[in-house]
This record gives sequence, structure tokens and C-alpha cells, in this order.
Amino acid sequence: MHRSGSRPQLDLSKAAIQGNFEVKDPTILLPNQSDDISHLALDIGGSLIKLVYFSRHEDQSIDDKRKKTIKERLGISNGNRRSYPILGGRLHFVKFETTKISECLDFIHSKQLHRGGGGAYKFADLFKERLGVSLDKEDEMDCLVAGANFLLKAIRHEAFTHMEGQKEFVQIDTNDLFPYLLVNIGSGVSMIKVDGDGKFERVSGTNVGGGTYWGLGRLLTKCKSFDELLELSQRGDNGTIDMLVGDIYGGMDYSKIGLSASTIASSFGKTISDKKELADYRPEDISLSLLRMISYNIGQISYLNALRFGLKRIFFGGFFIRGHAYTMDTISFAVQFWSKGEAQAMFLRHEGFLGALGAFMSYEKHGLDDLMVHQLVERFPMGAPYTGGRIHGPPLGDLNEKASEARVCLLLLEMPLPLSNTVYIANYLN
Ligand SMILES: Nc1ncnc2c1ncn2[C@@H]1O[C@H](COP(=O)(O)OP(=O)(O)OP(=O)(O)O)[C@@H](O)[C@H]1O
Ligand SMILES: CC(C)(CO)[C@@H](O)C(=O)NCCC(=O)O
Repeated sequence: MHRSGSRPQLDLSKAAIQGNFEVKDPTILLPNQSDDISHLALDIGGSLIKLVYFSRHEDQSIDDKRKKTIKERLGISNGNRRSYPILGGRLHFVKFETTKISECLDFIHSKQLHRGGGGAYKFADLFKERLGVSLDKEDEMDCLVAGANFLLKAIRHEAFTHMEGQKEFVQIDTNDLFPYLLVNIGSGVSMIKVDGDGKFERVSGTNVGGGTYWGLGRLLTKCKSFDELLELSQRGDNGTIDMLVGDIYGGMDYSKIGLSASTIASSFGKTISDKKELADYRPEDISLSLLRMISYNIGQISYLNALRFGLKRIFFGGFFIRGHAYTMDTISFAVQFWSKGEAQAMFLRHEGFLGALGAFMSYEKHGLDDLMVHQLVERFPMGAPYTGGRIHGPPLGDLNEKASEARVCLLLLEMPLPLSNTVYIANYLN
């Protein structure tokens, strides 16, 4: 696994979100076409800024032994052909809180990621002033779909299910990928029916999303960071907040309509009957009830939309998920329960980077691409062995990872010549 000295050491964990930028569309920065520049794409969301950049020069340091190892692991044989050069480089994935755009700009500046370009954008002045670059705007939905399609086709262990604490990676048949429902849970939620590359329709959405959990949770618990709120939920008991079927039916199931006594009849419903104030409730319980309410609701609405269009597979992305087991289990449960096991919820390892990755890929569209894929042949599992499932892969981000630490994923890019296949290899730096 490659280590990078570029891992940012910004401490964002101490920063509470205090405002909201209105600009949400992914953008790309157009580079000069000199050799050693890093391509950079940004997705400036309501809560988080996602950044994907390519550093080519680092890969040129790959030594022959490593090249050989990569090829062996990928099963690439040179046969009679000459060894092809590895043009390669790395794709880096980093995120910042949107309210901390200044730190993001510092980061871009410190890495010298900024280069010239054209276009206009709402953050244009800030970028122009601080970095001397112009931004080109890309459509957010286009980018989300391009990012998701790319990941699902290119990264073998990108998608996984999560049910009752069990993670299982899903092998995607790239010839049988479409149609599917993409549910991106950011600040708000977009539901997109994807029929192919660039073929999609945003069929629904809900304003009850990640921003709702983080915003309401912050007000109700005084938590200072999203991860702190999520961590609290792990020690919560939602039974003190939620009204259960058993609370209404004298401790009994309502079996005639298939509801057990422990089913939540009304999220937060118990707080109306008590003569209690907010301070009388445990923040842990509030956080869990809120998380469950929002996750379940999104799972249910997603399934109803999948049902509308006869879709069996639903992929969930967006940073609300945060690789958090309870969130994924709740979404999966809702999908399974309402579909009677017919539909399946799947999650993506690069959950929150779809838009930024899609924006990055639009370099191809702008004719600036010399990196992009023509055909993907093989990938091997990312990073360190993941021990909790049947298929090995890297650990997903967990709560031990500080909110402050930008999550960095490296993706090595190998470009065999002449016109042949392009290979992506990804590594997490956890
Ligand atoms: N460190 C964090 N700080 C703030 N929110 C976080 C953090 N980690 C995860 N989240 C969750 O992720 C959500 C944002 O997800 P994401 O970055 O995918 O969307 P966005 O692009 O900001 O939103 P939108 O697309 O709706 O504009 C937040 O609303 C919150 O629920
Ligand atoms: C407005 C966007 C697309 C911005 O990312 C997102 O926050 C969202 O899908 N919100 C939900 C809006 C709705 O459909 O009700």
C-alpha cells in the first residue's frame, strides 16, 4: 500500500457548522495542459466540499518491481509485447466542511492544485481572489450518475450490502448494471433512475436528509460535530423517545396488520405525552431516534420509487451514510420490509465522492483527458484486508476516523500503450 505525505492534518473536528453556502453544484477546474499538473474537481455541497485530484508525477516514481507486482496481481501478461509504460498517477479523495472553505482553499493552494481555466461560478470570486483560477460548472446530477457508473464498473468491491451488522460485497455484472435507482443522501436527498451512461432521470427527492439529521441533532443535543452526534447514537435507546406499537397496544403486537410491539408507531411520539423538557432526555436517545427516523424514511421513500419503476437494485451514496452500520442497517431494513425482500439496498464505498468524481471525469468531455478509461479490465481489492466479510477489501471509514481528518483514497492509474486497456487500482490510506 502506498503512503502519501499529502494526507491533510486539518483539525475540522472542533468546528461546528455555523452557516450554509448556497452553491451546491460540482465544478471542475480546467488545468493547463502541462505534464506535471494535477487535475482537480470539486463538489461544493450544502454540508461538505468534496475534492478529487490527480497527481501524475507521484506515480512516475513507481519502481519496476512494483510495476511487475501490479501486473502480476492484475493478471496482465506482456506476452511478446514490450512492457508498456505506466503513465499512471493517483486519484486523491479529500473532504472539508463547506463552512471551512477557507481551509479547502489553503489545501488547494498548498498542494498547488490550482491552474488556469475558464468559466463562471458562484464561488468564482473567492477562487479567483485566493487562487487565481476560474471554475467551470458541471451539472450536479450528471456528475453523480457519472461518478456512480464509473465506480460500479471500475471498482470491483465498490458496492456492498449491510444487513443486521453484516457487510457483504456485491459482484456487479457490468453488462447487467442498468437500470438501478441511485439515492444520494447529502444534505438533501436525490433519487435518480439510472438507465445507462448519461441516461437518467431524477425521479424524486426529499428534503429530509443528512442536513436534517445533523441540523436538528445539533440543536437538540448541542453536539459540536457530525461524528460526535453519530457516536452518541451508538449509546442511545430510542424506546424513551419513540412511541412503539406496544405503547399503544398495551404491550401487545398488532399482529393482524403485521406490526410487532417493538415496531416504532411514531418517531419522537413519546415526547408528547411526557411532561418532560428537552433537558430531561438523554442526547444519546435523541440522536438515535433521529438517525433511525431519517434513515428509515429515506429507505422507505427509496423503495416506493424503485417500485414505481420496477427497479430491484437501489444504490445509496452521500456522506450522510458515513459507513455507519446502524444507518445502513436501518435503510436496508426499510427496503427489505416494504419490498418483502424483493428489492435490495446497496451501499458504495466512495459514498460521498460521486459528484466530485463525476466532475473529475468531465475532463474527458472537455477534451482535456489523457487519463480516462476506454475499457477497464481488472482491479484488485482495495487496501488493507477487511476481516468482517467474505470478500476482502479495505476497512470502510468508521467512527475512529476523526471527522477532522480528510478521508483520503488513492487510486493508481495505469495506462498501457498502445491503445489497450486502462487499469485502476485503489488504495485507502487508513
Ligand atoms: N464531517 C461532517 N460534517 C458535516 N456533515 C457530515 C460530516 N460527515 C458526514 N456528514 C453528513 O453528510 C451530509 C452531507 O453529505 P454530502 O457531502 O454527500 O452532501 P452535500 O453535497 O453536502 O449536500 P447536497 O448534495 O444536498 O448539497 C451532512 O448533511 C451530514 O449528514
Ligand atoms: C438540492 C440538492 C439537489 C442539492 O444537492 C439536494 O440537496 C436535494 O436533492 N434535496 C432534496 C430536494 C427535494 O427534492 O425535495
